[in-house]
Amino acid sequence: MAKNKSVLRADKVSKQFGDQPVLSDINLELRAGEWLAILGESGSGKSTLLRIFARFLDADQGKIIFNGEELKSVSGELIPGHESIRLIHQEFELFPNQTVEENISYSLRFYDSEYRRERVEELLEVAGLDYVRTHKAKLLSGGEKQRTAIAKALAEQPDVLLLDEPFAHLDNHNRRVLGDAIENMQKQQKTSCIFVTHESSDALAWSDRIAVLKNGKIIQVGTPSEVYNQPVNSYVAELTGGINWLGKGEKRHFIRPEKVKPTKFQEKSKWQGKVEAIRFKGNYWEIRCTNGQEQLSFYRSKKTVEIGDTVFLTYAAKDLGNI
Ligand SMILES: Nc1ncnc2c1ncn2[C@@H]1O[C@H](COP(=O)(O)OP(=O)(O)OP(=O)(O)O)[C@@H](O)[C@H]1O
Repeated sequence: MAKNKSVLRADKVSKQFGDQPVLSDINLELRAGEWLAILGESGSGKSTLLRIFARFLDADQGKIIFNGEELKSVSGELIPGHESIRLIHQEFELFPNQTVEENISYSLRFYDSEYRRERVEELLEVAGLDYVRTHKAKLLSGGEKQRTAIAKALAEQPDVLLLDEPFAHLDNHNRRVLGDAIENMQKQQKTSCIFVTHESSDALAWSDRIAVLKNGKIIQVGTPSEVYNQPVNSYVAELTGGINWLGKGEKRHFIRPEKVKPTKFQEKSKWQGKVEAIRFKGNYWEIRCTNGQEQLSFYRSKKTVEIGDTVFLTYAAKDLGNI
């Protein structure tokens, strides 16, 4: 499959429910083999867009193009959905009384038994499910259910996998296990994947590109580093991480806290203020300072200041962002 080839594309897609516009003029493409995150707050229209891509819902306007061909309307179909596009909802759709193995194997029921056995073994391995292979689906943890549902969907070798909030309700350890498992499965099978999330850390960590959705409009599409380092507006800047604002009006800039450094020397500093809050974040400390007009936060691996201390801060001009 040629890289950068468009597999699935929304072309000027709009949708409203009653008189509420939910998606407006969406242009977005999923490229071959890529992992695309749709990042947005609750109610921004993420699941609606995913359901339109999955052919469970028709757009009011616009087209969905799959491998170069416009897909037909869903309304005439007896069974909604598309055979090459698999959507995994937040409710997983597993057979609760069947084991993990049986759930995955079910997707391969039309293949001969040897291929089926080999493929189930392969998927159990890459999804990190071997240790629960004989457990009934209803007894699995959220993360295990999510991985089983993805392995089951990938057994069918869809061209496109659509995941609705795959990381929701998972603790940090299980997020990592799931992320690694999807990455393994995706590499092995070269499936193209869209996942929706409201957590910027998941979008930044696990995607090749991020599309930011706000009030039904795509406001930025780019690699995680483009979206994080060159956000198009203050909404994207604040959605994707810690942010400091400096200056006013035309001279207003932003800088990420990790780009701000303390210095011992006042003459080398660009900003001076007092520490007003110190927060322990596990692997670093967040120190927030104020000079009466502005606040500036920075991160340190050790706690070297106390509340009320005067600090001299500096940063490189190249790290200042303009919006
Ligand atoms: N079938 C429907 N009928 C009427 N309104 C709907 C329907 N489905 C979604 N909506 C509305 O459309 C808007 C967008 O919903 P959607 O589920 O796409 O958002 P979302 O970004 O996925 O949110 P969340 O992260 O909370 O799941 C919401 O205001 C929702 O109430």
